[in-house]
Amino acid sequence: MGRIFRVRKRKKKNTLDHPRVNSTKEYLELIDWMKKSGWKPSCKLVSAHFQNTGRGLMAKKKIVAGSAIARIPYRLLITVKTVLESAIRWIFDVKRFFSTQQVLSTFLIWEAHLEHLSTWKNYIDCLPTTFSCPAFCDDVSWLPTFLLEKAEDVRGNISKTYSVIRESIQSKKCAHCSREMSSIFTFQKYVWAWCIVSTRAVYLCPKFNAQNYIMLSDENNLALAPYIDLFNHSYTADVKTCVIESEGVYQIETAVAFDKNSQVFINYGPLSNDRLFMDYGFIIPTNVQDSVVISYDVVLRAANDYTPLNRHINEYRCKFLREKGLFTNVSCYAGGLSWDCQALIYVFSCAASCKIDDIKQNIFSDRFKKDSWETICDIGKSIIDAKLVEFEKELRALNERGTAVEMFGDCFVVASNLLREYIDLLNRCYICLNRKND
Ligand SMILES: C[S@@+](CC[C@H](N)C(=O)[O-])C[C@H]1O[C@@H](n2cnc3c(N)ncnc32)[C@H](O)[C@@H]1O
Repeated sequence: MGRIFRVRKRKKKNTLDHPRVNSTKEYLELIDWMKKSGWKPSCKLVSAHFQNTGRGLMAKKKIVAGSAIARIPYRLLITVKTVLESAIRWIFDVKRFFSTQQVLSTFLIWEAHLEHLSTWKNYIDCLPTTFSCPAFCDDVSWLPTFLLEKAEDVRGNISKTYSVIRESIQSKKCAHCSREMSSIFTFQKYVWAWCIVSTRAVYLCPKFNAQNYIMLSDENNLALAPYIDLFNHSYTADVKTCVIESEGVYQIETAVAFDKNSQVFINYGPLSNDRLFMDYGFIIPTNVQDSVVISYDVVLRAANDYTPLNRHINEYRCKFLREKGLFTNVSCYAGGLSWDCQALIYVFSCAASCKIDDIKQNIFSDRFKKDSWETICDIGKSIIDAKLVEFEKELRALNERGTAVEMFGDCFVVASNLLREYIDLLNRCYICLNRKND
């Protein structure tokens, strides 16, 4: 291999692996504005573009465990209290309940419309304009069945809460620019603002958010936190957030160290990929929180196919278990079947002559007997097979949509990847069940 080739290869590798510092004009102005507002950086971070996660924050120096990675003055957080102190407080001056997300979203639209007159201009200029979560997608009908219902719920909630805001502003005009308020608070802008709050708001203990003016339908526990919302998520991150009342700051402390030039992550919580996709528009490969839900009916069908003689008794067992609300976590994950799923299969595979006390004893004993365990694994494998057929069909249907990426953007790409993740999970689960049969 020649020297030039090696240099070129190294250059290519560097551009692939290494983050690109991207301190845009907007980012630098945000930092400048925050400093003028009394913020002091607690460690040396810089905005950078990372290949897998997009824009995030990079450590300019090694960060040791126990360091504060961000401390934001309380007055730089956007909360319901901020909205109460703003010129659009009157929108919520009606005898109705509003959700915290609805209030913050409405405020964002208002401030974005004020442009250079907004206190929050430098923050708003750094916000994304598009999202890959289903909430931002006008048409979600193409989503795989298991995601469709959730996505439609989210879209429905956005429409419902928007119409409440529209009713409240009615035909009023803006005192600042004389435009019709309805042309400022458009549905499109509301969807944008809603996605900003979904993907970026942090949890703030309600006791630091006390207010008694706007009637809230949920807990007042959301805040938009400039700068803090530039941290990406990793489940290897271990952070502690707190409000230091005596200093008036919201602080994030890391329990793990970060190397110089590496991305500094926070942890959004133990979220499965379907939650990450719905709320944030991204997924994490081989997410340990992932599982595939299996319905009672699917388990019942597979067990009846395996032991057709049980058909009659299983109908009764199924009704009984459903009414009692037993076995609520019937699912599989990469390492096998959930305990509830194993127990449910076991109940359905027991001969009609088995006594209920014996069934109970076997379920709650340390482990199933060898022959019962083999039956559970066999039925489990046929369930996984059926799920694989279903998910592969969904993936083929997505792949057959030629122009979908242009139409539905990154949301489509992430949804397809999510489906591949689940297919991979099912395959790994199948291998585990096969091994247990050995
Ligand atoms: C609070 S913001 C983080 C900063 C954001 N990347 C930005 O440029 O403003 C959350 C959004 O960042 C992206 N994100 C966060 N963690 C990610 C990850 N591990 N992989 C991919 N995207 C991620 C998603 O688009 C998510 O909706």
